[in-house]
Amino acid sequence: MATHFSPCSSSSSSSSSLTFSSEFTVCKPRRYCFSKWVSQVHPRIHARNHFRIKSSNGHPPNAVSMQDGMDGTPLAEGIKPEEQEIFFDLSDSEKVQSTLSITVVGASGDLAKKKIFPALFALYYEDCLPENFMVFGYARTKLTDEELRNVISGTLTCRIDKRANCEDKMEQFLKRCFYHSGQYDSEEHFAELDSKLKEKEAGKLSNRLFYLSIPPNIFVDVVRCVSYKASAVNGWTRVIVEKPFGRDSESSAELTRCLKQYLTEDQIFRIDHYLGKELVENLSVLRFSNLVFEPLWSRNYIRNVQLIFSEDFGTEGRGGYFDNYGIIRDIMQNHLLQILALFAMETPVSLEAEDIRNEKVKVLRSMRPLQLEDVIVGQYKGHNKGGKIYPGYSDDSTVPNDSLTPTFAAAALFINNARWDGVPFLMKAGKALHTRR
Ligand SMILES: NC(=O)C1=CN([C@@H]2O[C@H](COP(=O)(O)OP(=O)(O)OC[C@H]3O[C@@H](n4cnc5c(N)ncnc54)[C@H](OP(=O)(O)O)[C@@H]3O)[C@@H](O)[C@H]2O)C=CC1
Ligand SMILES: O=C1O[C@H](COP(=O)(O)O)[C@@H](O)[C@H](O)[C@H]1O
Repeated sequence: MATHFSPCSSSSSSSSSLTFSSEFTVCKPRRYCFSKWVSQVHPRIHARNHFRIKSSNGHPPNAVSMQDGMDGTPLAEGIKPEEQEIFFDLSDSEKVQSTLSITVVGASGDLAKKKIFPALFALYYEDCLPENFMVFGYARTKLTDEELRNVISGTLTCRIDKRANCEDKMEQFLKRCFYHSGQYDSEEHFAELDSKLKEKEAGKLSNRLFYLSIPPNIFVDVVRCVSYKASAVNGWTRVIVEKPFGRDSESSAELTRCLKQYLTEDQIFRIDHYLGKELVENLSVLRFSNLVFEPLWSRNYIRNVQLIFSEDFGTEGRGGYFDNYGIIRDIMQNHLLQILALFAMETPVSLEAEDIRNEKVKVLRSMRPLQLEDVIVGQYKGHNKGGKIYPGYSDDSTVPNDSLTPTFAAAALFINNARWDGVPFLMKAGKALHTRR
């Protein structure tokens, strides 16, 4: 059941020299748009000006460096803590002459289908992608370009509004989607991908983004292959990595160390898509912009806090990823812990990302180590309801029959500080439960 991170090789990178600029942006005509690309959220509550959330260190607010401040150390080398403008205007000629290729590694998987392709289409639909862009899917599953397009088209919706040209836009978007099948640790296969990318880039200035929609234990293999064989020659190369970032502190630090053999910190974007959800984005604003809440937000008035993640569907074919991690690493350690920290933190100096991060770190440091007797875990079983059969977790063909991986967990966490002393923070997360909320 254990997953091993592939040891990182110490051989020096043969990758081309890479150039970077600070350019993550919001959606505006003539600008690249990436800062909210996983969920295009627009907080309904507008904070007072000094409480506007901005990105520090050039990262979009919901794709942050997990290293920054988490262990109390300064930000990673080369990253300036002060706020940077995250807009990047392209001149007309750059816009036409440059290309952006987005390679979704793990394109056959759940995340790619449910979230990434639809999000990319939403960006395209809103004219937030550059004129010359293409999307490549990469995975071991053998697919043709046409088959990938069929998979993607099944996931696309015109959810922002029903503009008349939505169907046309979908068709145009799909024409820009291509597929290459390969192994995650094969430099040869990534070299083939590189040739395909080059052919489509047609000699233009090319920026390349690799979205790692795969289990974390193969991040390093992919990054090595990208770095040696598929990084941009004359533009930037960036990598987005998903949670969970390792299995524990040790493997997380090891993962960072290994990634840094091939990438600089500002090429790496760690994402937690829950931070881009409207409810979560609004939490701090709700709390700190309403005088009525702040005085009530403590042990004096709150008996307990419950953070509940409930899905009414199972893992369904995701055993390849999920079985090695389980619900605690999949949901609790990242999504719910981030929300807990946001909820419990002291008032930050401002709602700048850096100030919020500092306060969240203080909360995490004040937490009492979790006691085993304060946790329960479980795994869903199959059942029959109303004539319909609902398979159990281990009935899934991608899950080993004897798997003990938890699909449900509940825990009581405590924060040892003046505000929250004695208040249980009850965290619950489960798959294949009765409701989705
Ligand atoms: N699903 C979701 O809603 C979300 C997922 N994530 C994160 O995205 C990442 C991928 O998750 P998800 O897409 O759900 O998972 P999947 O199980 O669907 O895996 C994605 C792809 O990775 C490849 N893969 C799966 N298991 C292995 C393995 N053991 N070894 C090598 N390749 C494998 C498969 O492609 P092939 O066999 O074709 O190579 C698969 O299609 C995880 O880190 C997860 O935490 C984050 C947010 C939301
Ligand atoms: O990160 C993950 O999130 C999804 C749930 O995301 P949501 O935005 O649809 O609520 C979860 O299904 C998946 O297991 C996990 O990896």
